[in-house]
Amino acid sequence: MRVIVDANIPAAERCFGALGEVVAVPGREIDGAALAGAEALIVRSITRVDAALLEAAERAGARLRFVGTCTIGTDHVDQAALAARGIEFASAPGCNAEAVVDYVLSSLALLAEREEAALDQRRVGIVGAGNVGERLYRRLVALGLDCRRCDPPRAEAEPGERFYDLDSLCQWADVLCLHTPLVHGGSHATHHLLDAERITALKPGTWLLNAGRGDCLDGTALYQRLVMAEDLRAVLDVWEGEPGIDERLRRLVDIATPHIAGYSFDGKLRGTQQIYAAAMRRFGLSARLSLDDLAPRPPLSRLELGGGLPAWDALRLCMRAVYDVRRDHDGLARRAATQGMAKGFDAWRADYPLRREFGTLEVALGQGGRALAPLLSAAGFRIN
Ligand SMILES: NC(=O)c1ccc[n+]([C@@H]2O[C@H](COP(=O)([O-])OP(=O)(O)OC[C@H]3O[C@@H](n4cnc5c(N)ncnc54)[C@H](O)[C@@H]3O)[C@@H](O)[C@H]2O)c1
Ligand SMILES: O=C(O)[C@H](O)[C@H](O)COP(=O)(O)O
Repeated sequence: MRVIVDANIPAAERCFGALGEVVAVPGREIDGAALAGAEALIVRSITRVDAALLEAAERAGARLRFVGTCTIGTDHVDQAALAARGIEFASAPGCNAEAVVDYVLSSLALLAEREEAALDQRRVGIVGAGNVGERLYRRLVALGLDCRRCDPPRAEAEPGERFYDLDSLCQWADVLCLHTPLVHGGSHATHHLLDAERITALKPGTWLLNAGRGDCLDGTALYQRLVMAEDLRAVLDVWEGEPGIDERLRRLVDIATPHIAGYSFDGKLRGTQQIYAAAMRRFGLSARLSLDDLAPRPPLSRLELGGGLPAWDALRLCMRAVYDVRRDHDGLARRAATQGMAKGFDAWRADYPLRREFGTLEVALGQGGRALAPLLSAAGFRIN
């Protein structure tokens, strides 16, 4: 069997080699011709799998029976077009959710440091409380922050849980984190969920973060607000028009990264493993490789802390030892300057440096350091 995989999928040969010949193709170059003779297609989010691609693939002689995306988001896949052709589809829910939460914590800690603000005094509104948003909510609450969630689909399905409507959340929050999928129609559409009116109405001093999908936020309206009055702090990982994003907006944003919030090696491997398991099931084979078989030992697995550091400084130190969002912000800025925006955006993602999750670090607390345990463990580190 011929299996076409996005070249940015780690451990693809090791996993999908069990099905047959694995051919790696850059995600933006997967077209009908690339799918000639293929029976399985494994993508990430940059390959649009729609009726046009499937028709071109059929003309080129593809006989697709399985399509998998090693990502959480599925807005790039026309699932109805797949179902109409009897092609099974699988995505990887939750695979990189921990990484996105690490990204958010790293970004908020950096803003707090730059603004000389106490992070635990800020009120956080989370829009979209799914795999990512709910994990973020739990970690922030455990860290002592006052948090509220907006998630109308969950509010309808879970009448016992407390959720807030978006407009009141926008007015209440000092920090607004967007973690919604891109949904175009229906009663809970998210395209431009943060539209010009809502962006204009944000309180001065609000920190706004989007790590959901770029189209959930009106980038032109954000640009206008930032140009008129630099009274918001903005963190954008996702953008309208990726990879050729608006350079003027990138320059105005405090932390600007190229859709890498979920790019921990652990998260990518989890995505690969989930789709490998689904593909093996589809073809009646048993999946022998677990995540433990695929994940290497992290380069930094243990850190020892004594006493003497204020708790939030100790936390920042541990976070930066594992992941520092400044590296991704600077990486995009440098590549955009030397290669142009679209190429630079993709270049940083394709050559992404190894990144592990907070949960891979064990922190040993020596004499005087024991008091740090609750905060560090709330942030996701393993405490010894
Ligand atoms: N930046 C990145 O690297 C990155 C990584 C992972 C996921 N994502 C994006 O983040 C999205 C969320 O990820 P997830 O794993 O939490 O997905 P999920 O499907 O587990 O959760 C999405 C949540 O959003 C809620 N929602 C839907 N419409 C809403 C609306 N109008 N207002 C408020 N909430 C709404 C849903 O009810 C659900 O609880 C993904 O769909 C993906 O597009 C981005
Ligand atoms: O939806 C997801 O899982 C994330 O957005 C994911 O990190 C996207 O990664 P990409 O497909 O861009 O490699």
